[in-house]
Amino acid sequence: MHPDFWLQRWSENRIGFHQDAPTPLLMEHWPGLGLPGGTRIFVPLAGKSLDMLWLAAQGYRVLGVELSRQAVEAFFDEHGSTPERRESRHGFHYTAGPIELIQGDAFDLDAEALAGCEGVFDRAALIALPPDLRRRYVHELYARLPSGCRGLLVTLEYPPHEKAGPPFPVGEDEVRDLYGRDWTVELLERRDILDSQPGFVTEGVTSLETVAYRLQRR
Ligand SMILES: C[S@@+](CC[C@H](N)C(=O)[O-])C[C@H]1O[C@@H](n2cnc3c(N)ncnc32)[C@H](O)[C@@H]1O
Repeated sequence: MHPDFWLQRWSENRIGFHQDAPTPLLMEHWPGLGLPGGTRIFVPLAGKSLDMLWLAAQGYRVLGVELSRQAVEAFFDEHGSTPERRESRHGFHYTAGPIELIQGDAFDLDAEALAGCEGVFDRAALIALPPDLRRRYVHELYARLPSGCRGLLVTLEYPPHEKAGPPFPVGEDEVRDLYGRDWTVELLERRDILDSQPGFVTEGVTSLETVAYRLQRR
């Protein structure tokens, strides 16, 4: 999937994936991970997600990565903070308080960039990618997170023939296949959300579930 696809979505404000509140499964299951305050949490394909603000409010440091400059600048503008900006080989780093957002390609982040991330939160990131990129994403990007890293992965499941992605449906078998080599995977909760997603219903989707997994790097 070409970066222009996402940059165009942002420039046309076609960001139906953006939520105006933190992800309910994050608020419910994050405390169970037992990660101490101050831990650095990696948020891949971050958009301008309020999940980053929620994590910061719980006392964590956040490292997000996002392709779109528009998304990154909107995140800080909309929350009244003025970030410092610097450039590195990974992209442009915007930092305000405990939140650092790198405007750049997630696949360009190396192990050094992610070394301090003992936590990871993935919502609408894995499932934003088509199958071949999902494999690269887990086997290259997640592979750069340190041993012991813990996190939450939130996926969607719907009958694949009923709608074209993104978001793509990613079932439990695929999650276990992608992560099982390097991560322990525990399904925490499966929730029916069709009634709260009229856009999916309009597109002809007849069943829609969101699933939360606990991940821990071996
Ligand atoms: C479906 S959105 C989800 C955003 C966010 N996680 C949320 O929950 O609102 C996927 C985001 O990933 C960004 N993106 C896609 N490919 C990327 C890449 N290779 N590196 C960094 N960001 C990327 C897109 O610009 C888009 O904002």
